[in-house]
Amino acid sequence: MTMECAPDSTRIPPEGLDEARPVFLVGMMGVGKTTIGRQLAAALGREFVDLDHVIEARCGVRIATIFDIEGEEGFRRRETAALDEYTRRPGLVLATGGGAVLAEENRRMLSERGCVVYLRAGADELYRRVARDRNRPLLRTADPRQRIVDLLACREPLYESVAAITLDTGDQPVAQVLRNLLPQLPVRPAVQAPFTE
Ligand SMILES: Nc1ncnc2c1ncn2[C@@H]1O[C@H](COP(=O)(O)OP(=O)(O)OP(=O)(O)O)[C@@H](O)[C@H]1O
Ligand SMILES: O=C(O)C1=C[C@@H](O)[C@@H](O)[C@H](O)C1
Ligand SMILES: [Mg+2]
Repeated sequence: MTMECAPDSTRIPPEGLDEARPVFLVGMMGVGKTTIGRQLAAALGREFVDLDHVIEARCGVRIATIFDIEGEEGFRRRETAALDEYTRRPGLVLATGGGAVLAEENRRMLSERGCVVYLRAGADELYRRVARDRNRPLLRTADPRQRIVDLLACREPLYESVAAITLDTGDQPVAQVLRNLLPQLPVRPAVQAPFTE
């Protein structure tokens, strides 16, 4: 008699299964938190929320406009309030903003309330992905590529300090990132999703 084995991407970790534990995605702008978060939520049969989109919907304007009117400080206040609310919700896949790990209180919320996944990529690849997008106020400088290098150097230890799982997305298509991620998560996949490349 032959035994049917599930493919690696659907293998369920033996311990720590938790249907309700939220999954939080952290990492630099352009690393793929929104893209991967959406597909991860579909694979887990969960609701997906993007914190940047929550803040934009509440304010009725794009993030760049919030920075223009209230400065980065005003945006960070809104970000902490939204993070406090959404990290308490069970069963979410939550994509956070690239700077959500800057405040110590935010880092505490993330690491205490859910499973934090750090998505990582090098500065050149991040720059390639975000170069044409105008809604990233921190990149409105003379040398946005250098800005990414500087932000990454300063933030990398912060992302690492909250992460339970770290994954490279720089040289991997989205579908492969998801195949690598699913077996590491201490949550139960609801379905096996046909990931899009
Ligand atoms: N693994 C990947 N390989 C190639 N391109 C990718 C990958 N993941 C995401 N992308 C592309 O990179 C761009 C940025 O991705 P996305 O918006 O998901 O990043 P983000 O982490 O949510 O950024 P932000 O923090 O600014 O919201 C998109 O055009 C997306 O299609
Ligand atoms: O890296 C950052 O600090 C930011 C990333 C985006 O997700 C937004 O949250 C905002 O543009 C700030
Ligand atoms: Mg995003």
